Amino acid sequence: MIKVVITGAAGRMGSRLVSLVKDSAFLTLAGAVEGKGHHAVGEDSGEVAGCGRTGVPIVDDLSSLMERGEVVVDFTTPAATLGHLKIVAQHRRGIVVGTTGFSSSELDELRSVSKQIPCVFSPNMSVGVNVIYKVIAEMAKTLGEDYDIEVIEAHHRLKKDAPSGTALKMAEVLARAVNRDLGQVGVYARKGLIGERKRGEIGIQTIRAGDIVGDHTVMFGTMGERIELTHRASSRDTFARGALRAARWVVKQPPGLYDMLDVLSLK
Ligand SMILES: NC(=O)C1=CN([C@@H]2O[C@H](COP(=O)(O)OP(=O)(O)OC[C@H]3O[C@@H](n4cnc5c(N)ncnc54)[C@H](OP(=O)(O)O)[C@@H]3O)[C@@H](O)[C@H]2O)C=CC1
Ligand SMILES: O=C(O)C1=N[C@H](C(=O)O)C[C@H](O)C1
Repeated sequence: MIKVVITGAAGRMGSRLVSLVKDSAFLTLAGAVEGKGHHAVGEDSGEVAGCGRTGVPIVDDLSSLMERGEVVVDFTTPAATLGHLKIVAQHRRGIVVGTTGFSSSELDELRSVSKQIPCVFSPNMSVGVNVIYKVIAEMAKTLGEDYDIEVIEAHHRLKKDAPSGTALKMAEVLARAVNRDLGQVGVYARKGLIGERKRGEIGIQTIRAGDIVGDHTVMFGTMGERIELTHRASSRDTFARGALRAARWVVKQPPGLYDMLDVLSLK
């Protein structure tokens, strides 16, 4: 049994991870962590997750769990993730990071620390989205310059970062496929008398409403037709299962920064 520590254990993703690890035949829960002062610290992680007792209390100090944990699964915030990554690196363990919303300097830091240990970092752990990355790159190349590209994402009202990490990754994949620099061609908002759409733009649009788990559409539009490829997550378990698949995979890897395409052998 692989010993897993879950950070952000009382969160939306953390709760599902606790619950799925509790039922796993391959993984066992070695620890559960929340931030200092969080109301769930001291409580049983399974009770907090709503899946019944695990016997594993939520603590506020990841370091104290590092002797017993083999791999950390982290869905928290960019600042918390960077702190956790450094602790995991000091103890030479593996980590799976699902957190999104990093600034470019935070991403540089994540890349540099994560090279020291086996790390899977992916803004979307679902199989479906990772297959879409491959398909959209091929579609963009095949359709060519006359097809306008837009990425549209929709998420629940509690999501803090925008656009979603997945939409940004999709836009990067698309830009790379057609040899464009996303920094130059990405358009994140439109309002007012902005003129005609510029050739080569890649639009990234954000919707926030209610309890949407996570929808992503890539649209290729030209005169007379358009193609829309949509992924809709109907349960967070699709992300949690992917993250736990990554946890089982990453403990067998040498140090390095990996993503879900590596885990799924899609590269
Ligand atoms: N890669 C993927 O497949 C997916 C990625 N995500 C991403 O995962 C992240 C979390 O999402 P979600 O679960 O919905 O968010 P939540 O806010 O529900 O959960 C995050 C949890 O982390 C806790 N936290 C904050 N700081 C620390 C800390 N220092 N130590 C330990 N825990 C801490 C939060 O506590 P508090 O409540 O006090 O803030 C909260 O309980 C987001 O960035 C989201 O975009 C989400 C789904 C899928
Ligand atoms: O915050 C979320 O909920 C999600 N975030 C991820 C992202 O930003 O891409 C992935 C998923 O769609 C859910």
